[in-house]
Amino acid sequence: MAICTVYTTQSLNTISTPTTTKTNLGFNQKQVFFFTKKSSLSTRRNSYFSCSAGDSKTIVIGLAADSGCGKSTFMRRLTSVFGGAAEPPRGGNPDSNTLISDTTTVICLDDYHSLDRTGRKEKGVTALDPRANDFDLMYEQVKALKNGIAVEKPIYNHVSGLLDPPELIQPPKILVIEGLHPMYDSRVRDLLDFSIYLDISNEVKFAWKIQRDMAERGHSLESIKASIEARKPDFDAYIDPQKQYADAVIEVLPTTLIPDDNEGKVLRVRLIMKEGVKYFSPVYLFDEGSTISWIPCGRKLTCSYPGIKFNYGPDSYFDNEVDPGSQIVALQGRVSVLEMDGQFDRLDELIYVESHLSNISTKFYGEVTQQMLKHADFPGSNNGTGLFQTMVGLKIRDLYEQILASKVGALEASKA
Ligand SMILES: Nc1ncnc2c1ncn2[C@@H]1O[C@H](COP(=O)(O)OP(=O)(O)OP(=O)(O)O)[C@@H](O)[C@H]1O
Ligand SMILES: O=C(CO)[C@H](O)[C@H](O)COP(=O)(O)O
Repeated sequence: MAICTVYTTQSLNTISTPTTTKTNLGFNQKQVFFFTKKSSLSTRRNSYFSCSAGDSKTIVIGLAADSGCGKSTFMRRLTSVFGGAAEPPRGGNPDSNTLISDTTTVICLDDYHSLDRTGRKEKGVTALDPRANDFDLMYEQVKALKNGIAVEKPIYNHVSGLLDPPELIQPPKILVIEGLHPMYDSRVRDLLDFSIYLDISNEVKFAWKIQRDMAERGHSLESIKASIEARKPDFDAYIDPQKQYADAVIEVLPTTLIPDDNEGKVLRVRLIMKEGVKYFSPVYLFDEGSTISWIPCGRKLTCSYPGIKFNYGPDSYFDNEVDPGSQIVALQGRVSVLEMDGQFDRLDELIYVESHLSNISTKFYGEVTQQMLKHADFPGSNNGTGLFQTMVGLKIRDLYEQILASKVGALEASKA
């Protein structure tokens, strides 16, 4: 039976503090319904429950990035590492943002927008503004799923700009919460087993947006520029600071191999990996902890202009916040950085690079190369974005397997 907390709505917009806590309501199903103000249920019953089952094995991954920065592409690479294709919930809302595979469920945090498109316009706030998002509900539902309890999650419909009736989400083995704010609210952040931030520099973001929104969606150059400018203050205030909490950051910058490059096609990509994260040991090149610069072009790797350059070494990241007197937080600002500048001519030759990397959490020789070849048509497959996304996917699989093994071990120890 689940232990449930009953919340009562005081109006359609506010939710009270719990009126009944830790009440055993006699549920025999691990299921919880959150009645949102748009839900038909909420008009009948102004209450919702939060229940905990306590024996869950769901691990929670947070993926933060601005819109159009490659989250969907990363998710497709991650799901593929677990061996299945991700699909929207069967028979559900055709505009659902959720993707489900055998192992993973990816929920999009846009579904926690508390203001719809018209509401945001009326109040003069962007979707990046915390006031346009319901963090209480996000926290309750992510916590419930982590505890093995299904939830009725709202849906933000990107086609209509409205909040649609909720969809039922069952607790998966791996829950990925992707969107603008997975690490913004400290309660949600504390639920994450691993977190990633896709840090796309303004120049590159602009080039990608032009490519997608102009070529594929028919937007004008002026409207794309205006939309980027309008979002920038809130992006700087609420989205970008989350990278300080990420366990891994994939930073995408213009190349330094071409002087004054303004085409934005060749990229310099940095994989910043936090040290001291449980179940995560950073990837390294040649020799762990050394500082290395490597140009692999030559006999075993075909490179055309401007070539390829790797850098690897220890660094610091957001270390200003480290309390120098504390042993525990001393690792906080320490990171390992693996950098790739340039692009591959022949993806099958990636095996040469892969064989010089260690701690990559592959299950067989050449698995990174195999994954990259499998998705050669995904954006970024010829450069560090695709390579590092694939490697982070493998690290997440490894993290999941380690957490699972530790839970099974603990369970067996408690039975003995
Ligand atoms: N690694 C990459 N290299 C080049 N272009 C890329 C890369 N990743 C993404 N893009 C470009 O950005 C666009 C958006 O990518 P994607 O859909 O993965 O981002 P998203 O963050 O999920 O976007 P949204 O939040 O708007 O749905 C792609 O269509 C592509 O044009
Ligand atoms: O930043 C975003 C995250 O994807 C969107 O702009 C936000 O969700 C609002 O969506 P829409 O523009 O479809 O109303």
